[in-house]
Amino acid sequence: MKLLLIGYGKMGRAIEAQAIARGHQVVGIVDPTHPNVHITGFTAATADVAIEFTHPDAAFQNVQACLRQGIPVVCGSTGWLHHFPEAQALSQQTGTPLFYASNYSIGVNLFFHFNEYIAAKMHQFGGYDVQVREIHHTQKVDQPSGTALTAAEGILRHFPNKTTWRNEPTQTSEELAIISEREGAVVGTHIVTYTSPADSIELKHEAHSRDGFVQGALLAAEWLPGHQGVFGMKDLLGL
Ligand SMILES: NC(=O)C1=CN([C@@H]2O[C@H](COP(=O)(O)OP(=O)(O)OC[C@H]3O[C@@H](n4cnc5c(N)ncnc54)[C@H](OP(=O)(O)O)[C@@H]3O)[C@@H](O)[C@H]2O)C=CC1
Ligand SMILES: O=C(O)C1=N[C@H](C(=O)O)C[C@H](O)C1
Repeated sequence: MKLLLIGYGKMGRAIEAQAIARGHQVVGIVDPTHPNVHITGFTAATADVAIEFTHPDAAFQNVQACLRQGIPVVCGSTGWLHHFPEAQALSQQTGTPLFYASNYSIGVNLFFHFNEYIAAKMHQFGGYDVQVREIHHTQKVDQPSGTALTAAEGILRHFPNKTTWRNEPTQTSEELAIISEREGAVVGTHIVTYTSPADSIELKHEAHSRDGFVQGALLAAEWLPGHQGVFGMKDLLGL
């Protein structure tokens, strides 16, 4: 496939290496390190799919540009989802597909699945409080992580004792605490903990490297062209 890479940082570079190893061709790199390359220089004829991993402030504009150029786009940037309804509408209007996941690793998507199951069971039996904790490297600019937000939304859907989330040291009992920690080069750790006076139960995912994110993003990029609409990992993995 002809891949357009948007963002050439930790993720973009790792995706390039695995994409080439899988026989794909990188037809362009859009990033401040390549100042003469622009999304508007590409079309569906020159790029089969774009993969976007940039920055919370840049992602929506890049997604819009791809959709307007008719280039299917797989986006992994976090921290821009307040614009997601506009991106969905533009995908529909242009007939160009969009794929989004706050976390592309298959392990995390299983974690999301079990997280919702556990939340429903814990609500059914009662007696537990719940919190979400995420730990990432010190270069991460957004807080809480996109993955922690997806996990929190999954809990809120099935555990009605909590009505909203809060990313601050103190919460009311109706607020789901999301604790964010930034530490060294931690790739990404997410922990959901249920606590009662008698015991604790933890669901934990710890990324050992970025390989899982890269593998999932490439699977999405190989799958997306030819589909029409807005998709996520549940569609890809059948979860
Ligand atoms: N969904 C998932 O599975 C995952 C999501 N992420 C998310 O992906 C994003 C990127 O992560 P990561 O690669 O670690 O970050 P990096 O900071 O390592 O890389 C981001 C790159 O994008 C560049 N960039 C900034 N603005 C633009 C723009 N407008 N157009 C093109 N390129 C731009 C940056 O350039 P410069 O440094 O000069 O600003 C940098 O080279 C983050 O939002 C992160 O949370 C990360 C891992 C997995
Ligand atoms: O910025 C990162 O590094 C990561 N970001 C994503 C997130 O915000 O959840 C996914 C992963 O945890 C790594």
